[in-house]
Amino acid sequence: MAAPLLSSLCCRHSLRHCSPRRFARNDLSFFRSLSTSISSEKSLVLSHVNEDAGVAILAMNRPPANSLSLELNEAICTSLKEIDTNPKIQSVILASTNPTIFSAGLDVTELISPDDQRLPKFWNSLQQVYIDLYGSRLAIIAAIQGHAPAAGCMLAMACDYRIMYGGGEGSTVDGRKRKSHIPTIGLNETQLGIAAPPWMGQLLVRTIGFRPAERALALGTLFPPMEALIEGLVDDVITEESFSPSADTIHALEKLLPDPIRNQALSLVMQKAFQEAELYAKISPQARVASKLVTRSESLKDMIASREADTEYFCSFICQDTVQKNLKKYVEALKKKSKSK
Ligand SMILES: CC/C=C\C/C=C\CCC/C=C/CC(=O)SCCNC(=O)CCNC(=O)[C@H](O)C(C)(C)COP(=O)(O)OP(=O)(O)OC[C@H]1O[C@@H](n2cnc3c(N)ncnc32)[C@H](O)[C@@H]1OP(=O)(O)O
Repeated sequence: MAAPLLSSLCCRHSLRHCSPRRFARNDLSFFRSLSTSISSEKSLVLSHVNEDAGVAILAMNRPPANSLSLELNEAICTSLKEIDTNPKIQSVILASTNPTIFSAGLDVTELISPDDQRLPKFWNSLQQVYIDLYGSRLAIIAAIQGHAPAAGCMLAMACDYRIMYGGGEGSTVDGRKRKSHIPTIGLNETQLGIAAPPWMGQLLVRTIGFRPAERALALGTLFPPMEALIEGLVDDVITEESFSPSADTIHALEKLLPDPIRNQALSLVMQKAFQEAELYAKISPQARVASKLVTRSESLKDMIASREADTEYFCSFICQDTVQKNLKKYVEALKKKSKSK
């Protein structure tokens, strides 16, 4: 599994094919022409490519929270691989069909009283998601409309650029009022009574720097958007105060776009993500990928080298009685909170 990674950064995806395509800013026909659809594994992921634009979208679609199960992890990798083998595609927007949750991180139910055979497979699938995203030749833009705790934050950090919804009263993405929603992002594992795995913690260190990461890891800090921006955990924060699509636009898009991402084509976060995808796609792919290699190859090599040990450690760690106890309590609290809404 590990070998293709660095080769994917270096040569596997034949940079000779890479020809960045021009694409008009805000050209929502991008979404209309997403007809080349690669939906996999019972559509746990909705993936569409637009070869003319050189841009693809990969939207996680596992209600209620896009928590990362073995199957979702595999679906992300499968879709990314499909997109990756298309030489006309340079950028991918990683998004969620859920407007308030990007990804809730690991499916914690995978961790409770786990099956011996499934647990290592599950962990391997998460490692693979990280490797495939972080080591991709593609420029991956995270469109973070909603919460991104723990491994949800990892997904975002493994991308090339992160755009987060800034929250606010009465967002009207789909023309209807909705409750104020302020997403948060961070590695909150200590709040579950567990620690982030070393490669995930190191990813935070590389993203926001040593001291802020040390503190955030210890406290399990979940950052609201502006704080995440200040820390450098996200690159851009978008509010929708000035965003009010016309009824005509909404109508046109309703005709054009498949559920469940239709509304998201109108969101400013998605539009910004598209602009960023376009920006990356204009850079010489060889130069862009070479620069990615400079910053990412060493840590990827280290992670791959310690992959088996990481899996062994994870499995034995998760099976400890105290860890199981903490996790059970955590899930009970989560369910209770959800029921009390
Ligand atoms: C040195 C040590 C070395 C190594 C250690 C080794 C290994 C340890 C590694 C462990 C790594 C962990 C990484 C992780 O990702 S752990 C998962 C962390 N995730 C969370 O803590 C998020 C939990 N969820 C929430 O906080 C909220 O749900 C969220 C803010 C995302 C959204 O809130 P909202 O109010 O909008 O929704 P809810 O009503 O809370 O949830 C809706 C339903 O979704 C279910 N749900 C939510 N999160 C999860 C999840 N992570 N897994 C499974 N299910 C989840 C929730 O229960 C609700 O479902 P119902 O109860 O309505 O059916």
